[in-house]
Amino acid sequence: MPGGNEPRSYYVGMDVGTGSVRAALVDQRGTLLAFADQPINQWEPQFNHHEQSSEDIWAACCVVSKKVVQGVNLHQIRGLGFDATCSLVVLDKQFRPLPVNHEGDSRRNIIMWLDHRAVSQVHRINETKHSVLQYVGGVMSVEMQAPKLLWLKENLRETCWDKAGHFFDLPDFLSWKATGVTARSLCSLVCKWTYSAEKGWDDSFWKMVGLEDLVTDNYSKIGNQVLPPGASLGSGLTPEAAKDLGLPPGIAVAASLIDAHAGGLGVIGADVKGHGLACEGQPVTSRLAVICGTSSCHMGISKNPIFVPGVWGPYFSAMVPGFWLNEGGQSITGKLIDHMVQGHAAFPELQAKATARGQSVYAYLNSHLDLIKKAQPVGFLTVDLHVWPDFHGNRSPLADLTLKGMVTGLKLSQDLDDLAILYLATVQAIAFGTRLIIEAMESAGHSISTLFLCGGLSKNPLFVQMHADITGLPVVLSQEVESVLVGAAVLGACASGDFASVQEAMAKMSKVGKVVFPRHEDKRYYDKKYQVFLKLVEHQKEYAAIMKGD
Ligand SMILES: Nc1ncnc2c1ncn2[C@@H]1O[C@H](COP(=O)(O)OP(=O)(O)O)[C@@H](O)[C@H]1O
Ligand SMILES: O=C(CO)[C@H](O)[C@H](O)COP(=O)(O)O
Repeated sequence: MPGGNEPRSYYVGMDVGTGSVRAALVDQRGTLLAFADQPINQWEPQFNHHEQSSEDIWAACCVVSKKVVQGVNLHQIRGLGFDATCSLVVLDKQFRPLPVNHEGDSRRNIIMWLDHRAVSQVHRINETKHSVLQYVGGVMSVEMQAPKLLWLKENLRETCWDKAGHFFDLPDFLSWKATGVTARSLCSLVCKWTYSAEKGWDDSFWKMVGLEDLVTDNYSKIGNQVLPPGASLGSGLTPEAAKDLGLPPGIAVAASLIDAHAGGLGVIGADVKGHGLACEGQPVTSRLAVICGTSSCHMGISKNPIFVPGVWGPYFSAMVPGFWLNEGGQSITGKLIDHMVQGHAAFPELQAKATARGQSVYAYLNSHLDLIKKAQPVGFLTVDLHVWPDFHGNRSPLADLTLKGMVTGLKLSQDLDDLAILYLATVQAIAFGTRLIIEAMESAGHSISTLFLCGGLSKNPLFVQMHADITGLPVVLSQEVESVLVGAAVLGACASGDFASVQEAMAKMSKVGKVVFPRHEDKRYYDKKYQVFLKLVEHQKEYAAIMKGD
């Protein structure tokens, strides 16, 4: 609960991640005064189908919102901002949930961002070579909305497609639910729906891919009113939503952001003076925000559009107004680490030992690695164990959803040492993936000197140090660990009118906490491991070609 005598303005930030909903009460300096989280349901009815429920997510938003404002003078709450994963929410003409599954379960009305059911649809979309594809790195991802819409039309015509009245990106669903305003955020439409900030919708694209029905009703189902993130929506929070969320009716509600973009706003504008960072004397375009949760997203901005093959964008004003955004990404990172650790034979032993020590399994593994490394740097434990991390395809920069994971260097052991080293090799592989994305961005014209990390994985010191060592760049961590929520609160603060612009709010509300520098003495070792890393994918492609041949 806030204290002190100074009158303060508060904003509520709400972050809907893949695994949970988080809320925070944040003041105008970006300080978090209260935090709450609540897990959300996910269904995987078949391989590569991932679904959620918009009612379940809204209910979780209500729980966390009520928690963070407990005991607070509600008159001091001035704005509310949402961010969420870019999942597809489907509602009928009366705004009721529609099933996105063959079972007809209308509770499950969200196709999640990581759902890969629309493989055939995205192939056909990419075969059109339509000019909008230039603005998604040259290749549309199966994780974007157009292939998912086409899948619904081709597979659930009667139960879903013909009845649908509204297709929302999850961040826009939440702002609609709070205000009754169906306007979409420029962020979601530009990044996931092929909308152009300058030219609007391109009718020829939708007609060419077989979704002409969306054009004929003037795009009302997917959005024909578009607002910049942070703009105030309608008359603010409706009385009904205010009751649900435990917030005052009428407070400003902002046009929202995708979660990675909120993380970007929460970290990228911080004042870095006095930390010995190269980016202190450089423009903000030298900073790369890396938001690491279930997936990792690499957000780089530029004054002019930069076309990076295999990296999404360039998107104008989709994150920081007036700047172009390129978004590199790894579809699974936190989820991959969890998968490798939880699937290992020694996981029950790890869990028991971590619980006995009152630690998370990751804190336990990190200290176990410190024990077994002896005199050498911890990263050197993987000299003969290498991982290629694309267990769910490659989002960037290879943009190849057929790629699979690889591990080389396995032994006939399944003990805790073995698990810890496999975990380390997985963390390193994710950092090598980031290095590959940065190299692609730099060869296209970006110049990046500093990483700003946030998201759940940034709480893992090993993950952070490996990103510094393997990219050779310093990593800035924010003062507030929950920086994505600071980004959501920046939106609420802008909508309230307390700040004149997103830039002003993010500069005042994001703050540097800690800087982790790379261990340059280990560079030669990581350069060699990177060479092996690149060989892994080359070999994987060779194997595929051999198996395809006669
Ligand atoms: N304290 C921690 N130490 C290590 N890993 C963590 C910690 N907290 C969260 N994680 C990892 O971060 C990932 C989830 O991050 P989060 O930002 O909550 O995801 P999302 O936004 O996708 O729901 C998980 O894979 C989890 O294992
Ligand atoms: O595509 C994305 C952003 O454009 C994200 O990967 C997606 O929204 C999921 O985020 P998270 O890993 O934080 O749950």
